[in-house]
Amino acid sequence: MTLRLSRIAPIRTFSLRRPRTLHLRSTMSTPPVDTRPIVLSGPSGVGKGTLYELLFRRHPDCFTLSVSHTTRAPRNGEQDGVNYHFVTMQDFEDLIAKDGFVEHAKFGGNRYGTSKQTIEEQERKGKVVLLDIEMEGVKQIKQSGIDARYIFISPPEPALETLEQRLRGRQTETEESLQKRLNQAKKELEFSKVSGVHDTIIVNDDLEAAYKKLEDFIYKPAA
Ligand SMILES: Nc1ncnc2c1ncn2[C@@H]1O[C@H](COP(=O)(O)OP(=O)(O)OP(=O)(O)O)[C@@H](O)[C@H]1O
Repeated sequence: MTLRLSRIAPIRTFSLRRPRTLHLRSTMSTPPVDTRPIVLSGPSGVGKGTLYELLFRRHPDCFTLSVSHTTRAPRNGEQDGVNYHFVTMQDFEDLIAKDGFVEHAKFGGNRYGTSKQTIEEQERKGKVVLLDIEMEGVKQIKQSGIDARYIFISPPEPALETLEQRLRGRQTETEESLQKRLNQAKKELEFSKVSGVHDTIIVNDDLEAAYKKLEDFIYKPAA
């Protein structure tokens, strides 16, 4: 998604996530009452992926992660339609011209974006779409007029030290990509202070406590 650092650093792909050894509660696979797309943002290393993977496992078939479009070539093991929708530059630009993206950006000569069609298709399948996205994407989605719910995941203090520790612990980054992520994290944390952007801010300190807050927010009755 827009300038998402995981797009920038070739080191890490979704498949590189460590297997999580978390205790799983058994819960009913009940969809939330409020089915608007969920925009999840927060600095790299804060635990967004950890939290939504838990959500997806505890509520199977209710949610789906939005698949971005990209003009970059697939990496080993990446599948079209699963990791990304791999398209040509021409196709991507045609889609921009048709106002087909809720957000898009260029990085390192490649384009990335989330198409309106992807969101609509998943919604038609009865799934609540979750977008894991960085702040420029959040701004664009807000402007796109899409009715979504915005959740920011924040680290406990000391924020940058916590992120650094988690990113180092994840063992997915080079020193260079780690520093890029920490620099971007400062901007993300500043952006989280802008009032009226996010519907809720959840501090991911104790994982289970943060998960509970996320689940409670997503499953609260529609206003
Ligand atoms: N509450 C927590 N306490 C301690 N460690 C955590 C917690 N939540 C997640 N982690 C760990 O922090 C690391 C980063 O988590 P994760 O990969 O989910 O972050 P992310 O926000 O999705 O990062 P990115 O934006 O770079 O994809 C992982 O190693 C994860 O296991």
